Amino acid sequence: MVKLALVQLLVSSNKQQNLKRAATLIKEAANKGANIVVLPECFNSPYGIQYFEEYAEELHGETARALSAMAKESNVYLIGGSFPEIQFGKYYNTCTIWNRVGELIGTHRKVHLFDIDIPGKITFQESKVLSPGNELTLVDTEHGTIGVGICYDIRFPEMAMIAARKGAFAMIYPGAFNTTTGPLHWELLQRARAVDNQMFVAACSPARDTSATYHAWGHSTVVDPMGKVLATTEESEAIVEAELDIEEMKNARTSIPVSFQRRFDLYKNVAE
Ligand SMILES: O=C(O)CCC(=O)C(=O)O
Repeated sequence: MVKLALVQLLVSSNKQQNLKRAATLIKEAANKGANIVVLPECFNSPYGIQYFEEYAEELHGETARALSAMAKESNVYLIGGSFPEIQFGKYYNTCTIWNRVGELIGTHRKVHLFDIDIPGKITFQESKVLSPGNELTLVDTEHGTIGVGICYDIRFPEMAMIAARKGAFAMIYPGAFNTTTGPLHWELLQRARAVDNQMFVAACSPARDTSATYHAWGHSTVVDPMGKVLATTEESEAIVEAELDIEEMKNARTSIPVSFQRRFDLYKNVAE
């Protein structure tokens, strides 16, 4: 059994305040027995392309040092949401992953940038400021291997499939869907990735702040390998907790053996 906690943080424009609040809620989750704690996408800055440059830090800057200390102090694996990272003049949306003694065990730079245009509803062009990451991310923990993606990455099923086929028991996405696509797709995509790959899937959002320029959907959620929602919440600040039973994943994979029944001989030309 692994206990997972998603910290649906109410993110403000004050970085220090966000770091302090994150530390408090991570400790609260750890005190309730969490082994792995997740923060949301852009957990220490407002979300929006107008904020990335102002809030950006180098990988080993103030935010990374704070996350390392939080993981160590609370003795948890920490999937540290994301923050805008700058390296050699380029900006990335980056998740850092920490072990129980505060060592960096992985980084994921958002691979699929959130560029969409739904007329009259939402236009977002991350690629105006950000560069995409070029690697898929798997981290090894004492609880097993975990795949990590960020938000829009969840729409690309190949990432979760590759993680599952490389042995990951869970795919975890710090995210920040919005009030247009959130109600339609947030839970659906998590349940789809879970049932496709018979793995646990979790997505952690910021809480909704209606005074901010971007209104996050909230509803941080954990889904089991059969596609069942194990835990979720509404839009306010909350900690969402779930026990992940690895036996359930094994049972799902034994009783519906799709991973062995795939016909890769027929799918060879999918990228053409
Ligand atoms: O895919 C979506 O609808 C939302 C994605 C998003 O908000 C993000 O990538 O930050």
